[in-house]
Amino acid sequence: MKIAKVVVDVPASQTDKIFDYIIPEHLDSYIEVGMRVIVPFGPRTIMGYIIGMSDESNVKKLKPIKDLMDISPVLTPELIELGKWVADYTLSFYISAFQAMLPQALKATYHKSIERLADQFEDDQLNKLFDGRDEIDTQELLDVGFDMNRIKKAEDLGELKIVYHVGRKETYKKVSMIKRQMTEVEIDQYRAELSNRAKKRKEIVDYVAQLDEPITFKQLLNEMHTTRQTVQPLIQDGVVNIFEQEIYRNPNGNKQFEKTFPLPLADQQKQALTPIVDDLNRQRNNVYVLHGVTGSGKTEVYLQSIERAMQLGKEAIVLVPEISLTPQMVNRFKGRFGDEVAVMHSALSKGERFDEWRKVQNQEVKVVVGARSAIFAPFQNIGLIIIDEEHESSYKQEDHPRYHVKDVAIKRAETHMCPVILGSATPTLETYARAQKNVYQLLEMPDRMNQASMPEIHIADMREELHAGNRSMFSTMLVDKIRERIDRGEQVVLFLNRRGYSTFVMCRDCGEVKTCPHCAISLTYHQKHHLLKCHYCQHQEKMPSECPSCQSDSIRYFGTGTQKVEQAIEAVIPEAKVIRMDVDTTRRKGAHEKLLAQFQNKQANILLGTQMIAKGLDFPDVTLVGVLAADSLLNLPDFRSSERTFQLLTQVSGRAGRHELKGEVVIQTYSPEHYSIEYAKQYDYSGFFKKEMSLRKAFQYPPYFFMTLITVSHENPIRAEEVTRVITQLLEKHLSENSKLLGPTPSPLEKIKDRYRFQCMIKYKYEPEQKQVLKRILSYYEPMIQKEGLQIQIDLQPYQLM
Ligand SMILES: Nc1ncnc2c1ncn2[C@@H]1O[C@H](COP(=O)(O)OP(=O)(O)OP(=O)(O)O)[C@@H](O)[C@H]1O
Ligand SMILES: [Zn+2]
Ligand SMILES: [Zn+2]
Repeated sequence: MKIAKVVVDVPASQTDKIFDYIIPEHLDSYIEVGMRVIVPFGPRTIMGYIIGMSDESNVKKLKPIKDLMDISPVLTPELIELGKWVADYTLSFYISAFQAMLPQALKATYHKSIERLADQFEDDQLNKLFDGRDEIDTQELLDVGFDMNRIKKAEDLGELKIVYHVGRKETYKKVSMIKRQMTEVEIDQYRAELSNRAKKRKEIVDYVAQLDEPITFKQLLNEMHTTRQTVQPLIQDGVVNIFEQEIYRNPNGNKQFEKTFPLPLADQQKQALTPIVDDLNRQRNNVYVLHGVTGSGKTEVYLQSIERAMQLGKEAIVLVPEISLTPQMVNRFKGRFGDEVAVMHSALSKGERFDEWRKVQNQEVKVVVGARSAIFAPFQNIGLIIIDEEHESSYKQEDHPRYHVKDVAIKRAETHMCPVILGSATPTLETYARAQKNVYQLLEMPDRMNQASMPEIHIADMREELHAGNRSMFSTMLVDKIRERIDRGEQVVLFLNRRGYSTFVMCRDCGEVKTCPHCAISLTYHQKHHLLKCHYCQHQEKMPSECPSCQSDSIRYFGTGTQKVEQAIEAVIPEAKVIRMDVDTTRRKGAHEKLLAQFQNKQANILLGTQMIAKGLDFPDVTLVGVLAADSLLNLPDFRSSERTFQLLTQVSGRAGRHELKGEVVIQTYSPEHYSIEYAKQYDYSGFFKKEMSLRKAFQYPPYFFMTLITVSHENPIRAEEVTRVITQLLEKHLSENSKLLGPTPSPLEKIKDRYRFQCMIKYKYEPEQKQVLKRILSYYEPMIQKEGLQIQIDLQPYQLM
């Protein structure tokens, strides 16, 4: 008897194991490890992944697999092992790990229906509902509000049964193709028999007579300037044959990518490339930290390393943060490697993403450029993994499974014996510290390309501006410099940090800030409908005309959204033409690209935007970058806020003066003396690194200590706190004395969607038992998680401490 080992699609502690199923004979010759299957599970029918096979089982009463969902495996043997490893290292379920590795389109859908077993129901309403039919969808019952207990009763009487269905979401795009069917001789004959009046038809016959390859039906209609009806008789008469062919959806439309060729490398680029190529040639597995200032030519090093990997017949994965997966970035890879590149990011539709993934699965591409989840690309012969902007916090998945892409990359690189490149102008402290200890290999590129110097950074002290009577959001210096650029026909990038700096509403008389009644965070003012909205839940309310607490009418919105900045610029500098880039203006597909193209064509002098313009952009005429409020990041309740401020300021400044023209930067702040601003001003990465490391050491933060964050949430705040307290006590008992436990405390975001949140933090150096203890705690609480809506999140490498 052949047995399949299956992980089932039920994310819960009790089902987080491997189940045995019999492989029925009729499936035996098709079935392979890594395929999706449909299996019975209790009374239900669900999807599962085959992760192994065997000839025997310890379980007595096994059920057979019902059906296969794939004709070729969706998981490679390597990915199955990787999935198990991810589940273990993030404390998540197997099923969650596997699903995170595959495109959304491969998730199963479920629905139930009711099948009639008796001719007549005792319950007359059921007779009416079924109306002679043998099967109806349960949705129909729910729609009319039918009492499910009555179904249960009829089921007990044996009158009906509930049937479970597993459906699929993936769809394949097809096009109609036309192929010549007759031989040349037959066609000549056919043509001769056509009446002289059928002029158009003769023309089409002539056209198809010389077709050797199939073409799309659409192409035929276009080239012949004709219609379906005119071609129809030719199909009927068997001159041509029409058939459906599957094609990949093409997210790039008809866009042509201009071919680029390897540039002769600068010395610093050569020095970086040499050891990488050496590793490629010898199949050595090193982790490189490519620390290169903005504009130092890191991308060219990536491109030439990939080229070498491809020459060796290998594949490459390039990870880019979601927000910098700009058309510019995609162009650079498509331009060099053309159709060998698949692109995966969230701006693609589900179908497009599925198709890009299938190009990898079908071994039709050699390179993947993508956001976080592209690390799971099903390549089988990886030669190189690159993580660009490795410091980006979006590389950490903040949902089950909470993996960091760097860990997965390093794991896969060990399996494939290949190098990893972590590139950044501002590596994380964790990464750089490892490079200093020679765990990773450090490659430095301290100079910009094109002999460009780093732009000079000026600090505008906004407190002084206020004292001098300037109440606007722009310092005098920034306004003057913007005017200068406009006069000279140069361009400006203005950056507004979105997080912590949205439009909140405050009373000038009493200081009251309007907050969400469900989430305890400030509401955001939306000008268009004059509404206050919460960014965590669905809550919205009208903008009040007077303060709810002191009735004063000087209630105003504060802080700034990009929209408000845009209006303010236009008020101060009427001749400025502004392109605004934020979530609102880039929602539509292709909008992002269009706006950047407009800026590139100099249809505007100012590009104003949020995080999405902080990286990757390379425009020769940008000579001024303005940071409107450097403080907003500094004041978040997070030990990494200084590091993030330093990184962001460095990145944004890097957008100026990248080519011949010299650049300048103006940073506006209320705390100019803060070290992260001062070091950013000097471009002093190593100074910042030393200072920040000493603070991390003093306060026992990473990279000196590891951290685990446990967040408990419940509708009842007392319950949430109580559970957090018990967990803290359990941990205290089981962890070593050297570890530190902080908590229970309310989370910085105390309430989200009407759930109260408490947390407890572990700081430790060495704690080999930790995972086991946490697993036991989770399974102890499992019944309460299932029944009373308790939630426990464990993050073994937290990046969001809110
Ligand atoms: N060897 C070279 N010769 C000439 N120009 C080069 C060379 N390498 C890179 N460049 C050019 O220098 C500019 C900066 O390079 P690139 O964008 O790769 O830098 P980067 O380090 O990736 O920057 P950032 O971190 O800011 O994204 C680009 O316009 C690029 O085309
Ligand atoms: Zn008030
Ligand atoms: Zn809310």
